[in-house]
Amino acid sequence: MELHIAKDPAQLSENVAAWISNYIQEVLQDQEKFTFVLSGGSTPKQLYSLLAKPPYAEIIPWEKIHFFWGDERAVPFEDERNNARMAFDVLLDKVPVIPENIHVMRTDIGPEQSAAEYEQILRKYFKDEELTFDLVLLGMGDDGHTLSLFPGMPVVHEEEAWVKAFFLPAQDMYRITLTAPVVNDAACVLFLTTGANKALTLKSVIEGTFDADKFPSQLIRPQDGELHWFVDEAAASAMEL
Ligand SMILES: O=C(O)[C@H](O)[C@@H](O)[C@H](O)[C@H](O)COP(=O)(O)O
Repeated sequence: MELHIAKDPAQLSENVAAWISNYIQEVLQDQEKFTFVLSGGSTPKQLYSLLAKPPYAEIIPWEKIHFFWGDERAVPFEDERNNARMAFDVLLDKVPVIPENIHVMRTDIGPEQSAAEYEQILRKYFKDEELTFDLVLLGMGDDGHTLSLFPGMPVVHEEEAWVKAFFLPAQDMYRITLTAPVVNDAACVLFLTTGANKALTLKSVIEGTFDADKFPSQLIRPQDGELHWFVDEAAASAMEL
């Protein structure tokens, strides 16, 4: 695991944009397409808007990138809580991506059906490959969740399915999420976390005892891939560095 600490959220977004842009270009020297899993939540918004502007808008070969999502809130695309909607507004509508390469988790059908359909898309896409995604971007909630793997929910222990839908009582909402095993088969996973409100949880996730029910983010440990935590000083403030 590699920890990268930036002064503040703005600096962090700058660092991550540069890092991602280099990584994409490096990977595309050896392969024709790149698979990028976007995360929801509010933290990546600044990063997405940087990627949509020069120099990144021009140097990233957008037409070679396939976009996926780590999780989705089962609300209509028009709803501002929809994770895909945010990514379209800030990034995907602004750069020359190929529409067929954007794979949203559908919310115009039932959540279970959407999860099953997404799993099919992924299994077909990765059928002969050892690793799955080239890059998975993740966030961490104050409670230690990542993706829609919330503390105490059975989905945390899912080992077979790559995609699951379930009802989240705390938010009175269905969620659709990738599961830990498919993310742990990725070539590179990058967490983006900011703010003092996440400092204690971050310390527990990184330095604490393993307890996936309490801190589902601890489940993310790529088997053969890289794991990077990009955090700001406030989020890192409780760790013993
Ligand atoms: O749909 C979601 O809620 C997410 O994808 C979720 O896992 C998110 O990444 C974290 O909750 C962090 O969210 P913030 O960046 O808003 O703190």
